[in-house]
Amino acid sequence: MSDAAMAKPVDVAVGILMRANGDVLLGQRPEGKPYAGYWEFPGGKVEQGEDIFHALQREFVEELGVRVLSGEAWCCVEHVYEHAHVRLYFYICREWEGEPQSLEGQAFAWQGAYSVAPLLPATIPLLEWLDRVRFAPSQAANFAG
Ligand SMILES: Nc1nc2c([nH]c(=O)n2[C@@H]2O[C@H](COP(=O)(O)OP(=O)(O)OP(=O)(O)O)[C@@H](O)[C@H]2O)c(=O)[nH]1
Repeated sequence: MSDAAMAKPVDVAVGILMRANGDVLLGQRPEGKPYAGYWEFPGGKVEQGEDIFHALQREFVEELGVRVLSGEAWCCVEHVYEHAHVRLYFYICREWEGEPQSLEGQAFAWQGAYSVAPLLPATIPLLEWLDRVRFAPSQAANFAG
């Protein structure tokens, strides 16, 4: 087993901004990070002692200048990369303030049918699940803060 697989997972908060028509926001990982150039849903690592949804709100302000107002806890996925063992907490967010800006020099795109590639390996299986809920209201718990 690799060192990354043995390591305690790192919690990551990920936000799926979803417009009323079902389009979702994807961003491209900037240069200097592992998997630079790969597309992902925006987010980042949860800091020590930080609430996961608050980490998501912080990352959206830092990366995109967007204030996320609420999110539904949607699913949690673990993945072992060669560089890290991550536990990804995905939230579907339908309420936010501000238009996304490229504050870290990253590209981003609103997507209906996914036309960007490559996507982060851990995120790919989610796209099929996401298509099942994109046009149906979720019953999941809603967090606001
Ligand atoms: N944001 C995000 N991260 C994802 C997704 N899928 C996925 O496997 N990840 C993984 O989750 C981790 C996120 O870490 P990051 O490096 O982007 O976090 P960060 O912005 O806090 O980075 P930093 O270390 O520069 O502060 C990476 O290992 C990344 O590969 C996804 O859809 N969105």
